Amino acid sequence: MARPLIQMALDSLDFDQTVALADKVAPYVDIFEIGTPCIKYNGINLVKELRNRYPDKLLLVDLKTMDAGEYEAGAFYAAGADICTVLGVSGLATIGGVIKAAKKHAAEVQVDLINVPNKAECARESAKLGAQIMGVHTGLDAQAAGQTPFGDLNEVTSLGLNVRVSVAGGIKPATIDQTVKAGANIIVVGAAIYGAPCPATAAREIRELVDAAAA
Ligand SMILES: O=C([C@H](O)CO)[C@H](O)[C@H](O)COP(=O)(O)O
Repeated sequence: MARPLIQMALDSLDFDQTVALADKVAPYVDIFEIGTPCIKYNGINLVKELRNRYPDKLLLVDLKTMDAGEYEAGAFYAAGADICTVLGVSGLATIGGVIKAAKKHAAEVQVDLINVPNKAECARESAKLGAQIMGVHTGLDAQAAGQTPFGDLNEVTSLGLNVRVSVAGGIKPATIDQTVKAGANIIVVGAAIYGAPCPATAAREIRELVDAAAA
């Protein structure tokens, strides 16, 4: 089984704490995600800082774009994002705009399926347009209401689309094995790392569990 990538969700609002956390977990993760609250608060300078600091890491900016796809995402790709996210609920015109912006920078697009009623249809249509990654996502508020992403993950991976599938929503050590076995290509981890007493140790444990599950 191909080894899934690990994406660290940087969800603090504090610029310096975000960079310090990235430094701690860098050896164990493949993608730095600048989370939505974090990018809204800190803006494009944080993209530039992480790009300069980590030229070889993948950098995802979780814009969750809802409108003006090409215009909004274009600036973040220009600043060094490898992947920007666009909401599936935004519709195909906006998704297509982000894809256009990504193409100009040889970058990629993730469609976030959060709150999309028909995830299979959205994933199929977005893939046809050229989106490379489908994001199965149970957001923080839905997690607080007891939801998990695993049912949606199985649905989306079973579509057999020519895309990578990312999964986010409270993934922790105890759920890594089922996540890998369900076919996730990108595993997003936020609170289970940044909320741990030692984030570097937690990230290393996640790395080991992902590698073991994929072996
Ligand atoms: O995308 C996220 C959330 O909607 C805030 O932007 C989180 O980064 C994502 O859910 C991963 O974090 P955890 O659920 O804490 O693992």
